[in-house]
Amino acid sequence: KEKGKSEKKKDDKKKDDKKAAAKGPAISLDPPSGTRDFFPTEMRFRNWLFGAFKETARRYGFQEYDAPVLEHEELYKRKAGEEITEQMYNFIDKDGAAVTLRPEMTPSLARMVLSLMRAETGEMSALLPLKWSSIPQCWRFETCQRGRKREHYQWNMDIVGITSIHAEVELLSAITTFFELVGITSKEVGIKVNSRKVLGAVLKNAGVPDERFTETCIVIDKQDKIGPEAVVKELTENIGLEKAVAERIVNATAAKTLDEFAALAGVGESPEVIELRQLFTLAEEEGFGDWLIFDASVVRGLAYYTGVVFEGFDRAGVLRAICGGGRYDRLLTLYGSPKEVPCAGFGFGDCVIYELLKEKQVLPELPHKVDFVVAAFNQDMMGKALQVARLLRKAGKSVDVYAEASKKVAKAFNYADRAGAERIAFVAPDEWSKGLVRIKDLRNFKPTDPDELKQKDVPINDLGN
Ligand SMILES: Nc1ccc(Br)nc1
Repeated sequence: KEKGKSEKKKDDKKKDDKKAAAKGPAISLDPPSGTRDFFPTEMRFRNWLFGAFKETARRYGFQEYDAPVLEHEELYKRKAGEEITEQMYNFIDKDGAAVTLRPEMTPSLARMVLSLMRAETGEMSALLPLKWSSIPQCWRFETCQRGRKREHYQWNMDIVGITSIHAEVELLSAITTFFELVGITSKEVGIKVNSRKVLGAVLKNAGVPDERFTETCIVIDKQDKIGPEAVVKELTENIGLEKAVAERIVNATAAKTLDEFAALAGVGESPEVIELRQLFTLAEEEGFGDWLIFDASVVRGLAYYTGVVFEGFDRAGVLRAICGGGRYDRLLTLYGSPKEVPCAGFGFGDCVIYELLKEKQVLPELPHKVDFVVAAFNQDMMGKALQVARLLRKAGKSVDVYAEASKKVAKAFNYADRAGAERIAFVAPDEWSKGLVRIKDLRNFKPTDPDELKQKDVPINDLGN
């Protein structure tokens, strides 16, 4: 009877386990909607990409900074109808504070710079110009239906305190240097450049009040998505522009050259046009003019841009904008700066660049690698094997210690292969008694090489050299 009961219990448990397995895991194994896990393979690509971002920033003399992913919502309250502020991942926290996961980094930079300025009692000439770089994770709350991602990493480069277009030229130059670092040329990618100031002159000429400027830009930025007719409709119905004015603006954005745009817009050789011409001339002289193209339709979708704007694009026209940026001279004033502080910067997301590298077949091969696998001949030798691993690690080598102590070297070789080891160090009693460790080279030899080329017995004290 007893036996029957315990057998029954075992059967019941087996059945429960089977049911549970059929039902699937108790918890979801996916990350929250719109977010990504970075398993080691993806993490190796991300580290490689961020490495190129950081190397570019280093070559241009930029300093790294960071800020909390969580910010006060007020930092982004610009009420200009931008998508970025309408999709904030915001909430009321347990203190009742209105906070948000940051949708972009520039406002945090502005806040930090202003805090430095306050600390410097309003003066910050000692700090300027400052050139700061960061790769923040930025967030948006997308409806699940659109199935778009809710987070991305966005390389930011900003220059604060330079009024001339020298800042924009350096930023554009840095973008081209990054692309060349990752194997992309100006044949595959271009950077569209325009100036909101030139557009501003058009609006002024057409009698559009200044306060309509920002929202007009936001509507024009949607032209690629909604088309010129819808832009005219929005400009007239939502912003109240004359139809003729709205059509002149939309026509002007179709201009193919700066001269044509200036003529269409009736702004001639205004300071804004001259400045834009200078930008192209400097780029040409530096040697990256072939990357740039004037495009009157580029205004970018951020309210705070006040001058030059630009965006990287793939010339094949397959992908959406790769990066984008511009001048924003009024943001610090908006946050309470007693005087205008000139700023320019760009953002460069981690997603489109992946698609571009894949499309152009220049994704890097990034296998997991270690310098050594260390294998013990038997359990008695495990302590010595760990001693060898420590010596190698002290010498800066990456070492993966094989946890099984087994005389079957094939198992150790198999492990070393999966670990991507360059060499394997066998710690065995005979060699050890002579103060030696047998090192076999796993990668840099031809199968036809004689054995002595593929392995050598190294004195323990020479390990790591
Ligand atoms: N601003 C923003 C944030 C997150 C993603 Br994904 N895209 C744009």
